[in-house]
Amino acid sequence: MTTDSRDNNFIQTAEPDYKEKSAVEKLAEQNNAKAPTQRNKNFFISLYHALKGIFLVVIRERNMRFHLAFAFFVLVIGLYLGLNRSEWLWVVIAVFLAVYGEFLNTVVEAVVDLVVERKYHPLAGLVKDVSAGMVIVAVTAEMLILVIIFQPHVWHYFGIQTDLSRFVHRLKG
Ligand SMILES: Nc1ncnc2c1ncn2[C@@H]1O[C@H](COP(=O)(O)OP(=O)(O)OP(=O)(O)O)[C@@H](O)[C@H]1O
Repeated sequence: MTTDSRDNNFIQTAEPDYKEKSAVEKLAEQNNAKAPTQRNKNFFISLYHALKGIFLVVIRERNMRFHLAFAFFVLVIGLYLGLNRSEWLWVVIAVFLAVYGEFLNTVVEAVVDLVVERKYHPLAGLVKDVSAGMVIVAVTAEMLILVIIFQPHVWHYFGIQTDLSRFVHRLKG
């Protein structure tokens, strides 16, 4: 049986006798760390890594600490003004929207840095800018929701009646 030499070439290219290192392995090597080569063995190890992820974002990202401080402030004011159940629901959605946006932004920044290895690339800049824009959109939505929810309470607290507060009360039915 004759063998086509092109087939042999193809086989050699398709099955190289060395294994290319993944980006994670290269980074681990640079940092003298152990690369994760296995999946999490059970639910509690997965949970541990997920909680570590939350902890790292809070430690690394100043903006995340700002979001959390703001969320605490909103919680205190909400308790003081006595929001009702459905108002709390909106507040929770609003606050988590911004926090979630910051998580995504952190992931995008880390992945971009990993891919370009912190070198300049116009696309890296574009991706980071768009990602930062996403956080601004999320924070804008948070602010709009909070203003709509808190405005009548704050106005009532200061004894102010405006068209806007009547309009919001009408919206609430
Ligand atoms: N590798 C890169 N190539 C080109 N431009 C970059 C690169 N990395 C960052 N930039 C530019 O610098 C800006 C700041 O990037 P950086 O990674 O410092 O984000 P950051 O200041 O931590 O953002 P944030 O405040 O949202 O956490 C980006 O929005 C982008 O315009």
